[in-house]
Amino acid sequence: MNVVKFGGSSLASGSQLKKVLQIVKGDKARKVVVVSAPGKRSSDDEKVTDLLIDLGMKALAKQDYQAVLSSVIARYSSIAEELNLGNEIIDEIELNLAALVAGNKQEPDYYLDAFKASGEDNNAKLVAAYFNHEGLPARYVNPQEAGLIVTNEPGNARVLPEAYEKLQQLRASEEVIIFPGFFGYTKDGKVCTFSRGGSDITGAILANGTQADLYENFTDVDAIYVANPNVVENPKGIKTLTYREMRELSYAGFSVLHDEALQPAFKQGIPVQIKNTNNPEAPGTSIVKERHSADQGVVGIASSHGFCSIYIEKYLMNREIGFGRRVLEILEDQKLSYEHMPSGIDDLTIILRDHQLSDEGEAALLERLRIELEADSVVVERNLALIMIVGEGMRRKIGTMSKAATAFAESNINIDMINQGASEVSVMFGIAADQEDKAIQALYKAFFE
Ligand SMILES: Nc1ncnc2c1ncn2[C@@H]1O[C@H](COP(=O)(O)OP(=O)(O)O)[C@@H](O)[C@H]1O
Ligand SMILES: N[C@@H](CC(=O)OP(=O)(O)O)C(=O)O
Repeated sequence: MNVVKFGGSSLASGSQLKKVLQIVKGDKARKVVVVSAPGKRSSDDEKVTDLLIDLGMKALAKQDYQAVLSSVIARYSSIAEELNLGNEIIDEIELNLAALVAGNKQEPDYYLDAFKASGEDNNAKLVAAYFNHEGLPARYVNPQEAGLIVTNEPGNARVLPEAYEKLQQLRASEEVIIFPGFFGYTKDGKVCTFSRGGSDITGAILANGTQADLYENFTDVDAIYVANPNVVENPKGIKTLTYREMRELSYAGFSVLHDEALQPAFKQGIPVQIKNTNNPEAPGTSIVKERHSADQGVVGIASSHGFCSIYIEKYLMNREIGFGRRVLEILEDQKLSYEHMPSGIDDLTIILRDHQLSDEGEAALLERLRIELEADSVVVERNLALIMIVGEGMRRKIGTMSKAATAFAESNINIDMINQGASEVSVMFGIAADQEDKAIQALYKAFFE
């Protein structure tokens, strides 16, 4: 049995839904279908999730929301019309949105999450109606009914372990199950969404819970490419990746699969297959436990921006017991999570996501680091990009670092920071954010051309 997830690009219009139906019909193993909200029909279009966030914010702020509400309804109406579905489903969606607007505004984060989740929830109902209309017996399943319970973290929920056992019951369904992605319910019955792009996570949770043979993730590219196709022209496709490689690559910027969607599949050893809804014949990319082409060094190059670094220097830091703990305590007190912490003898650097640190927050943090740690110097650098080269085979390959360093040097890019993870699956470079694309192109040329 397969769990199949379709992303927003695969569900953006009626013609896309026709392809989805053919794909589901094409293999009887495709029993559980996870859907996203309608995505962009073209590059200048808007995702329904973004419209819903706008709608929720306006309703919360008691601003005029009629225009954006109409845009949301228009997206579903145009799909329903293209598929000759009649008005019933659109009436249901209109009622649902009206109920959301009138919902409890006491807890704004939960109020907004209910809007965000409705994008997938209403779409799942629409897809189920369409499949039945076309003679394929299908059933919408609500995540609460299925037992998909999550933590109380609006916009950033995590699945609770006890969910998996309950989800097993989905295997027994006679009909194809249409399951909305992106959210679950807390123990006290509130809707809570995963982080953005989180329908991939729902797919992986369901694959784990139902002990599926395969998790197929349908998107709009023929494969995962070795570098972002929006940055490198015609990059090479990847046939097979390991879970660890994909986890590193998606963390570092391969937005094609959410980085939290690997763990649930990995725990059950369920292979993940990335496929193209617009070209289902293309083999796509497999993500599995082990890859046998061991001679391959770097398998992919990813990047993301929006980071800052805090450099702390103190003579004899290496001999000071508890120094690292005190740094981390200050971060915890200031409610900051950190991403990486490369260190030297007398210095260490903390890499954080930039958005966490307001100007006032920065000043408070620096003062505490300087005074409480008696540091010789504390320096913040904003607008950093992190570039990551990834590959399990790198640890056996000589010369990878020198090749990367040469590529940076030849493109006149200064490396601010290098961090090699202990696992040697990846090496990370910190550079100025405005050099990000140039760096990816240079590394692509060095490793793949
Ligand atoms: N290395 C990569 N390989 C393939 N696609 C990538 C890569 N890096 C970024 N992407 C982007 O990811 C997109 C697919 O992800 P996403 O937009 O979330 O799809 P969906 O709508 O199916 O959820 C691609 O269209 C591509 O622009
Ligand atoms: N619709 C949600 C969840 C999601 O996974 O969407 P997509 O499959 O289009 O990336 C979002 O935009 O974040």
